Amino acid sequence: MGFKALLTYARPYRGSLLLVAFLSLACAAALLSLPWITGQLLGELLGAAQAGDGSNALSSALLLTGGLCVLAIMQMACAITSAAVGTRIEAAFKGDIFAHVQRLPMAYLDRKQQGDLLALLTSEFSLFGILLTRFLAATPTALLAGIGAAVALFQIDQAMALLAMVLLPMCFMLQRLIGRELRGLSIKIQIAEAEVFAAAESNLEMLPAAKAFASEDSALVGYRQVIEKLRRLKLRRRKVIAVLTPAIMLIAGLGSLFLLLLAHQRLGIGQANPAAFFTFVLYVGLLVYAMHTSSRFMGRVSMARGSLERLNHVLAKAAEPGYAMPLLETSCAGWISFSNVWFGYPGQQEVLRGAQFDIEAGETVVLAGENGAGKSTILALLLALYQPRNGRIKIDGCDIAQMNLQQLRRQIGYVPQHPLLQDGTVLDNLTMRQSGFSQADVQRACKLAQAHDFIMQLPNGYRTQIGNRGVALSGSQRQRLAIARALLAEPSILVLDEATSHFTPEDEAAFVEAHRLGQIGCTTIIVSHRRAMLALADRVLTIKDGKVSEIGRRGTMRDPKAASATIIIDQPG
Ligand SMILES: Nc1ncnc2c1ncn2[C@@H]1O[C@H](COP(=O)(O)OP(=O)(O)OP(=O)(O)O)[C@@H](O)[C@H]1O
Repeated sequence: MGFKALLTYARPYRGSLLLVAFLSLACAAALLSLPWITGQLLGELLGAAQAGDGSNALSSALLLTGGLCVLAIMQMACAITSAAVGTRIEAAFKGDIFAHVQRLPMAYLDRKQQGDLLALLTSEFSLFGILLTRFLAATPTALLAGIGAAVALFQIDQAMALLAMVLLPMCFMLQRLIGRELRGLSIKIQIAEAEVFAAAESNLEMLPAAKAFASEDSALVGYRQVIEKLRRLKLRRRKVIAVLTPAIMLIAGLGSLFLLLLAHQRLGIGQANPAAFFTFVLYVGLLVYAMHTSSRFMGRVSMARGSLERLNHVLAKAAEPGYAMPLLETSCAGWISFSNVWFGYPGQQEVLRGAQFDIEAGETVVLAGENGAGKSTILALLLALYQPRNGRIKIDGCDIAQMNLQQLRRQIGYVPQHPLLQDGTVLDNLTMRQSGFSQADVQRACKLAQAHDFIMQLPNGYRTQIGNRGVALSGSQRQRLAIARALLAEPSILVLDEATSHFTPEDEAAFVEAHRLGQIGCTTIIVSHRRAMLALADRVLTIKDGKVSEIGRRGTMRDPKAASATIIIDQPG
């Protein structure tokens, strides 16, 4: 994707862009007329001083005043219109990039530093913003005015115009050489800023742990290192600017003085048409302005190109193909089958080596196994967060690789080991800010998850703010909220990954009872080491050496962690 692709975002705003183009043209015409009118005015003032008649000068002065007013109004209109278009394009582009990031495979996101992505989506993006809003209006006007000024200069005095056209670009070429050096530095600065962003984000996230382990100082050392790197780069850029800018100004100043003296000699006040001298000088000024604006624009473009390259890197990564799969019109019963599934995380050995099992619709199965055996991995594969290297995973006989990802995931109520909650109210977290849930639905799900009572005790009940990532809640409250959220969506498959580890025995017993009575009537996969949860199982599957085997059925199961075949499950009731 390049700048051309950005143009596709401009398409819906063709009308406004045409207006910007028209206003730019009009501004350029007004800008071009001003040196001519001013030159005439100065020439007439000079003539009037000699002849004692100022009537011509008065009309030129009025014309100049009118021209300045018209130019100011058109510049305002042009800047506001282009800013309105630019900010919209920027917002649409930003939104689309975030949408793309959301759809990237977990295998890619796992390896990508979050801070990098954040910096790319925020601070680096501001470069595009500046390009689109500030330069969208100014550059075409300056370019058109510059071309017009060059033509006007040639009409006044060809030899002088030729000299100006040689001298001025030389100054700007010098500026561009420096610009190249500065751009290299600017790109390094952007990368360093992204590192500072990433370090700040990670340190803030780890702050509670850093406090608990009294390791704030070592976190600070790491942070200071990245800001020191950024400081040095910024200082280098300042030094380049500090030394070279005055040098260029000196060269440009001397060149302009030479041009001015020469112009004065050929077109100056003592000559037949003194207005030509003033007009010439003012058109040179306009040309300098046009070159300056265009070269700043080019500088911005090449800086933005650096960000675009990094953006391209992210955009080039293909989204999970399942998002584009068609929606199926069947309802899901919840029969799950893994056949000969092989899987390993990128760059790692296989966790699953030919895993094979079936879970019937409506069945409750506990997944057991040593730590790191691959229990959570099986759940992640079922949610299609990762793709198996080999084998098939089917739901109701349909390969999940062929299913629409969002449709698939909506069928599954997933409660992870560490529930993710967002800053907002209890209700926001239950509904994930989606509409269509009645109060009765919400309360029923919360009652099943043993969450309703504690929610009602919160200061504002379901409208209580729970803070960043649910900091205002206890571990068990967060888990209960996460289970309620999963149940509210009425999934066909409920996946509980150590989801009740913080529950009190009473709450867990109440949850188990609700499940046992069939109030939670869906296929359920439970990863848990807790006996109460084991009591729910119709079957226990265990994972060992990447393979899955059944170790017991209801009433005849043994403790999956124990070597002996002790029967531990006495079915209540
Ligand atoms: N995102 C990941 N990237 C790389 N490796 C991973 C990732 N997630 C898990 N692993 C590795 O895969 C293996 C299986 O992990 P998994 O979390 O599935 O085990 P588990 O049986 O759920 O363990 P536990 O009982 O400790 O929760 C482990 O060796 C783990 O280190």
